[in-house]
Amino acid sequence: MPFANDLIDSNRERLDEQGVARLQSRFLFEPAAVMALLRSRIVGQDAVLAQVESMLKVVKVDIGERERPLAVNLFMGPTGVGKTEIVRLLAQAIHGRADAMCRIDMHTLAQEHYAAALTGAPPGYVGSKEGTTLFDGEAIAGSFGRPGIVLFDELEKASPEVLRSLLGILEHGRLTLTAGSRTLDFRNSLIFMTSNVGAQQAQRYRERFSRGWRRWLGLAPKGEAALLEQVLHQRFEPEWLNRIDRILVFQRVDERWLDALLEIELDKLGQRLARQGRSLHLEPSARAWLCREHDVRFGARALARRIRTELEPAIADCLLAEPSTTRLLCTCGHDRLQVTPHSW
Ligand SMILES: Nc1ncnc2c1ncn2[C@@H]1O[C@H](COP(=O)(O)OP(=O)(O)OP(=O)(O)O)[C@@H](O)[C@H]1O
Repeated sequence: MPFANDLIDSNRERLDEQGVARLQSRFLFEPAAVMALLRSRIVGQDAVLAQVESMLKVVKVDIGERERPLAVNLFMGPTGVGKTEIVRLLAQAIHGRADAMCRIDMHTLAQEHYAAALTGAPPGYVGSKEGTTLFDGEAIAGSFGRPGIVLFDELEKASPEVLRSLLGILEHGRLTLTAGSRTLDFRNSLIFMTSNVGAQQAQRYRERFSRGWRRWLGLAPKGEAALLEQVLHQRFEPEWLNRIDRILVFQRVDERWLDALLEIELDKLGQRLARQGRSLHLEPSARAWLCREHDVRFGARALARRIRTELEPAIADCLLAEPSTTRLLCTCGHDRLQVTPHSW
């Protein structure tokens, strides 16, 4: 699989070759090219990706309201299902760097007085003159041709006062720091928030439906959306929820997606090895071993962790013993992975 930027360029070129007319827009990104990258790297979240695609199309045609952010999205779902990864991939596709965003970890803002970390210290307090804030003005503003990207991670961990201090951003696309010294402009930003609220309740609810007579009768868990909505309203104030354009619910990454997930994770490792002029081949037994006993509670992280803690050390053993190896073969024997030089 090519590197992300190559993939975006080649998708753009393909659209040109096919004579697909390109809309003249101030935004340089092509929604189709961005989505091709996302779809090649994210599994099991088709409904979410379809919503992200509509968002990108609306931004590209540039018909949204001028006095608010370009889009405000809340990503909901359990751990390790791709909420943050989608935002990183968007940053990669739009700015060429996965970390080209302003990311605020809301769990660091759990107490009400922490609002000052975002809005700046009030007049007379230390730091008020400098307009110090956790926000990264440049990443928020983006540029004329590229939207800025803002990520509020683990939204539910922030205190209600902190959330209230941010309402102006969602409403008018601006935040004036408390001392009045600076105004941050979010009108060219794509805003994403992630939250785990309701994930456990939704999972318990789904499990009840996957057992016994409900399953045999083929009854779908129709009440799940209502359940999530209820949990959301318990946790967040209506003023906050009302200003969100899209609330997107992520699915668990279960066994059905393991093969595709393994391909993606191995591809990332393969690219790191390729930078050293090396390649890796895995026998089916090694693949099966990496995917065994997948723990759905940890989402895709469980597989990535197993590659880090089991496969990478086996590769390291091989390379330390035989540094000139360029082709590596991974097999499985005696319930462990073994990597040896490959002689094909
Ligand atoms: N749906 C997915 N498809 C492909 N890879 C995924 C998917 N979900 C997660 N991953 C992989 O797992 C890693 C962790 O995922 P991510 O950071 O998106 O978790 P998250 O949903 O934001 O959960 P958390 O709330 O724990 O941060 C990613 O870096 C990515 O490699």
